[in-house]
Amino acid sequence: MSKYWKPGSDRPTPVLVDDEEGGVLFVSTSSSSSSSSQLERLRQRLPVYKYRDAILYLVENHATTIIVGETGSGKTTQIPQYLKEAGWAEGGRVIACTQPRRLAVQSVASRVAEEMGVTLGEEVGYAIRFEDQTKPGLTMVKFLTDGVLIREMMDDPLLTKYSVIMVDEAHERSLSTDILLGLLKKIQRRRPDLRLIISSATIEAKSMASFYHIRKKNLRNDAIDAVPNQEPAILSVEGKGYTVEIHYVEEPVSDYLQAAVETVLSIHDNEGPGDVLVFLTGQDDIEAAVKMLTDEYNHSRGRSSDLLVLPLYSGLPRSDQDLIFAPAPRGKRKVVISTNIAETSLTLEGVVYVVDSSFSKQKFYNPISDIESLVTAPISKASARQRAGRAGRLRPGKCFRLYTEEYYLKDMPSEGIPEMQRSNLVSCIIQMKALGIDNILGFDWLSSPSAEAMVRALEVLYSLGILDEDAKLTSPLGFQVAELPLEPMVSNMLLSSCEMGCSEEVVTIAAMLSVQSIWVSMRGVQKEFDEAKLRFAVAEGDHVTYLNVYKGFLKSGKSSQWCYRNFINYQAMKKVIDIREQLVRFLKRLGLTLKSCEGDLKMLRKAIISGFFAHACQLAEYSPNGMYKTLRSSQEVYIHPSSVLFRVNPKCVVYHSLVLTDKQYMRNVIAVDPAWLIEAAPHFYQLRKPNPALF
Ligand SMILES: Nc1ncnc2c1ncn2[C@@H]1O[C@H](COP(=O)(O)OP(=O)(O)OP(=O)(O)O)[C@@H](O)[C@H]1O
Repeated sequence: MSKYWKPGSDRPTPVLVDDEEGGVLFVSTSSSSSSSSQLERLRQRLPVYKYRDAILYLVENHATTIIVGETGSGKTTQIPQYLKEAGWAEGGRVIACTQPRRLAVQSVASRVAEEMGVTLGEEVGYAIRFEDQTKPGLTMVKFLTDGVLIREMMDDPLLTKYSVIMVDEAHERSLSTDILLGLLKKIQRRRPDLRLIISSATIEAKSMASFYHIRKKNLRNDAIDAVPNQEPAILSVEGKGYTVEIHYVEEPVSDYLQAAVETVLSIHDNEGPGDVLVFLTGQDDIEAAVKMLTDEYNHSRGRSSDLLVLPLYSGLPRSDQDLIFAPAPRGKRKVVISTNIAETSLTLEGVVYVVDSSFSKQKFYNPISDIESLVTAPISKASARQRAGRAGRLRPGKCFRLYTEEYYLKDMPSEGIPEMQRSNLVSCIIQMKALGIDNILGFDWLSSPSAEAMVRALEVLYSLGILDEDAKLTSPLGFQVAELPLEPMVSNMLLSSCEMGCSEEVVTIAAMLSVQSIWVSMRGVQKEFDEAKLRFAVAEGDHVTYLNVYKGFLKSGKSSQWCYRNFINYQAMKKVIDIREQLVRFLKRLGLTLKSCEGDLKMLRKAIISGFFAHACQLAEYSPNGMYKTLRSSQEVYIHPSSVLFRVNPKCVVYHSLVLTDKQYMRNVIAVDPAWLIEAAPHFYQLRKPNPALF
């Protein structure tokens, strides 16, 4: 270990949270065995506990309180409980705590329910897209993604049921966090009783405070009386959980995947007990690392497998994600290999070691080509600190950074670029328009999005018929699209299908497109997997193939065995059924009824085109390698190997999304007739210049 690794010069201060005897407090890692008095003692040992009264005082007296405290100091799990204990959830009011990621929402809610000794979904609940575990009238503390809170504003623009809203992990600056931060500032002007808490381990508190400073003259007259102090309060929670020793590589590594695997094995050989959490970038990397650790290394070292290696990424079925929370079997060391979904808010009880590759997959949008890609890019110091903070939560830990200390100190940017400035803004604009915000460029953004991305999004929305010539939501289509919890193009496809008489089928397709993948590709059985897929595959493409899978699943009586035999992800299919039911309810609420096209696949594909005409591509001439060009901007794209049309290469296709690995790949592809494109969107294919009235 010592040859490769160098301890960082910024080693953290010694342990600050000690037990009464002055030694480090080691706790049982099985929460199920934690008694309530034990949990209470643990709560009181967290650094944030000393600030309980100060936090409650500041929240009482200031409209906005910004709380900065080290990872693991207790912000997320404790502050909502302090607020509840102080009466902020009385009289039917609710305390909200937002998180950028679904996994964090669920796990933090379940921890807080356990600490409060209540059943999850009752006094403490959570809400993520397509899953609401709350009971109106009973839930007092609610964890939710920032996206879900924005959606709630459509029914209740002033979020009247909430007394305090805590925007946690604000440093992440996700698209939804930024929209929410701007909208909450607007709401505060009308609701002096609402309190905001902005929290993170790594935010620039001063600039956040100046953003939230509302001058009295900007408040509505009826809000001026009885206003709390409008100057945001800043509180710095001193102290951290346990020491995390930081180690850097001596020399830059050329292959971070290989280096990560070697580091895990080196930890396993040289370090004491404790699980390992490795941060890589995406599913491909992660699966490769899992394979290297499970097969090759164990084999070459002649070991029986004493490592339990688990992948973690957002597309993984929930039951597989849950495995990471279970303790490792006796005698085994658990190694979780994750994307950045485990970067913030999570506590994995056994984790003592973190390996940080320095990379993550990040969205980058090019408004000129209108292509949004997931690119492997270096992380920021804020992310690196969050990653290190996943160790040291229940005992001291170590973080092995696969980059040099010099790189960390001199070259790593302090913060990442806000997602707002590197995303396609279509969904963002629809949401803002639905909330009555017309002047989006003039909106009070924490960091403004680029004018080009805004113009491009307005143009797409206009072509989809969601915005009119005055850039207002059209009625009913625009308002209906905003109402549905789907990507706008999927919503458009679904709503058009209602008119075209094939909504029964398209609602299934929309549900299928809302889960990551319904296939389970297992290593070593590629041939069997391909054969299974062929049983459902049709020449029209993936969407129609999904319909066959769905029908087969229903016919089997929703059997898990059937899924297993057909390489289909049972959990994903259950999710599809659930999402489909919810979408049907949404359609009914909009007064729309389901109708089947009884096998008219031409009509079905036309309905898909009505949402996705902007994603049309043509097979390039003389292209032996299956290269397509997008009709819109002549970008080079290829059919993804997971598509049933891979190597079939129809002349003209429409895709659902693009993914960038070694090439730009289209996922979920359907073959179409080019004439249908002009028929569905003559305005789009003839549009040369954006409509000046839009801007
Ligand atoms: N599921 C859990 N099991 C066991 N202990 C937990 C769990 N969740 C939290 N804890 C304990 O509570 C501490 C505080 O966690 P909490 O998430 O509130 O901190 P935080 O300050 O919000 O950290 P972060 O900024 O990393 O989200 C953890 O360090 C850990 O000791």
